[in-house]
Amino acid sequence: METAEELQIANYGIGGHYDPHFDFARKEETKAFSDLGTGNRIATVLFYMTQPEMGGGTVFTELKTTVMPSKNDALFWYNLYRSGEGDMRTRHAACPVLLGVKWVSNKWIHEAGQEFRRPCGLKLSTYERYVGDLGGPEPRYNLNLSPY
Ligand SMILES: O=C(O)CCC(=O)C(=O)O
Ligand SMILES: [Fe+2]
Repeated sequence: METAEELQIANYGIGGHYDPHFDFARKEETKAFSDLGTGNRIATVLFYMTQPEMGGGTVFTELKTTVMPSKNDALFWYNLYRSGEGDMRTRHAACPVLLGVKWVSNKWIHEAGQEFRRPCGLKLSTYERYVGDLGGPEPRYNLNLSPY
């Protein structure tokens, strides 16, 4: 995966959290990854290296979905639509750890090099649903709205 960033490792102690954010660079942040020259972050892989005893979920604020860390599991999602437009449904945060410790690592995959694996699409109907194409409602035409 030549265009992925270096693995990022994070450790959260009690109360450790990460405020809601997007992993992709928004239009106003065009310079964010320009030095890399590999485009925006098309996808995120989040590896859960430990399982805290309480708390520490990854919450998708727009989807109203929380994934609880489970050791040795990984969570994958696309940050961008096939058009390259940022998918606002991917807004997420790390909830505070209440008991135990949480270790995660992330691999951020960039657009360059994925052209044949995930070709761009110009029509909304060719947009994938959230996290690949696993079922669930079609995205709404207003890309900023959660389909749920
Ligand atoms: O720790 C988590 O659950 C999420 C981490 C995250 O969103 C990030 O590192 O970008
Ligand atoms: Fe993130």
